[in-house]
Amino acid sequence: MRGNSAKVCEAIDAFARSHTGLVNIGELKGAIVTDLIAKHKPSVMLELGGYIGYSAILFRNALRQVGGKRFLSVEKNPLFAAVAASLIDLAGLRDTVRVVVGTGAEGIRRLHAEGSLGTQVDMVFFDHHKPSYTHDLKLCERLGLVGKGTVLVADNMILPGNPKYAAYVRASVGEKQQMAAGGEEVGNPNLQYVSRFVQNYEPSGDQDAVEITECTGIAA
Ligand SMILES: C[S@@+](CC[C@H](N)C(=O)[O-])C[C@H]1O[C@@H](n2cnc3c(N)ncnc32)[C@H](O)[C@@H]1O
Repeated sequence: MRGNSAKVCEAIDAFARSHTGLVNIGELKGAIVTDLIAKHKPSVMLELGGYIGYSAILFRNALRQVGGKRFLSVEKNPLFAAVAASLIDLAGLRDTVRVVVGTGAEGIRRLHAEGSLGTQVDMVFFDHHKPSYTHDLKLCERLGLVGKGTVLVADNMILPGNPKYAAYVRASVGEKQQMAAGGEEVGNPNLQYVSRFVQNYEPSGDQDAVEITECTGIAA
């Protein structure tokens, strides 16, 4: 298994089938994201909510196949982050996957300040504290990290669901300007998004969905 990321993911999938309690994205929803990586060929990908490293290993492997450079995973819980780092090492991906311990917002600020995200982030995977998705997206927007071509992927849009995030990424520029004028936290309302809801299943067999949002431009 050492050095073989596919085998590490298979072992986690097998464990998830026979035990309850694991909250990794799993094979079916994971394939939606690896297909997106194959299509968009991101160079740098940011993940918020690393857990034990399953998605980092799966997505970094897909990223490597399209010539991507770096995978950055932010995880709040230091124990999960340590397990992730150890499984990432087992998968042979230690050199190109970085696990950052902290909240999504802390990780974004730290990685941005040191230049690790570049001028614009290619793909962001939201899979952490559900109420923080919108706040952390707006933080990325304010820092200028979201631009034309950025792809946002948000997990758990049914289980448990995230109406606030869905409303924000599906809103028009005019609607977002109104939200901002109404006192909501402001990101960059001028970013134009095209968003779709894609359903599949959790490792438990329960139906869930991801929201895939592409930034198609910035309104003048
Ligand atoms: C659903 S799990 C992530 C699963 C992982 N992406 C996978 O598919 O293998 C959610 C993770 O987010 C972490 N988390 C919760 N709140 C967070 C926050 N505010 N910032 C960063 N991580 C957070 C949790 O500790 C947990 O490990």
